[in-house]
Amino acid sequence: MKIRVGMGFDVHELEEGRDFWLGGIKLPATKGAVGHSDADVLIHAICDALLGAANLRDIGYHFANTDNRWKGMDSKFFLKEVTAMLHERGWRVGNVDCTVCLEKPKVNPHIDAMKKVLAPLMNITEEDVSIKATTNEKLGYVGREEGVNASAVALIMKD
Ligand SMILES: Nc1ccn([C@@H]2O[C@H](COP(=O)(O)O)[C@@H](O)[C@H]2O)c(=O)n1
Ligand SMILES: C[C@@]1(CO)OP(=O)(O)OP(=O)(O)OC[C@H]1O
Repeated sequence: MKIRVGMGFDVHELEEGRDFWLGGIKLPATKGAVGHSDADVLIHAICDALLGAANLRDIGYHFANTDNRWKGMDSKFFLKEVTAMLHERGWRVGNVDCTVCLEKPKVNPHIDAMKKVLAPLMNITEEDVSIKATTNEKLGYVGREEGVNASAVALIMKD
């Protein structure tokens, strides 16, 4: 069996009055992430981890932020497509482990809901999706609540 790992990292700016999509769900928040798509930083980091594991470049390479087709796009679409790209090449997803770095709101109460949405998009069980959160201890752009970042690692395998 062949096993590969990949890592992904993404950052989005936060702005007052925007919807805040994170891990495929809309979080109750006063600020939301800004991007070409729905700016779901967690899904983008997972996509990059999966693409990296398969040595398939990154999310922006496949879904350019200059392409009108992806404007305002629900990022769940990207994760489903990335999983399909892997399947086409014989890969299946093993597990993903992610960290969101964000001052507020608290992510913990929403993690089970995120896992429920994300797992089927990757054709894995919720047990194989780990999501964690941390503040940036009020330091830097995350600390000033100007932005949010997420990192992810993914394991993929094929027989
Ligand atoms: N947006 C966040 C940030 C953190 N958490 C949870 O709180 C714990 C403490 O955060 P520290 O940054 O002070 O270590 C953290 O371990 C998470 O469990 C959260 O839910 N949402
Ligand atoms: C997802 C894409 C495409 O809509 O745009 P954004 O939502 O801006 O996200 P980012 O993580 O900056 O880059 C990938 C993009 O190509």
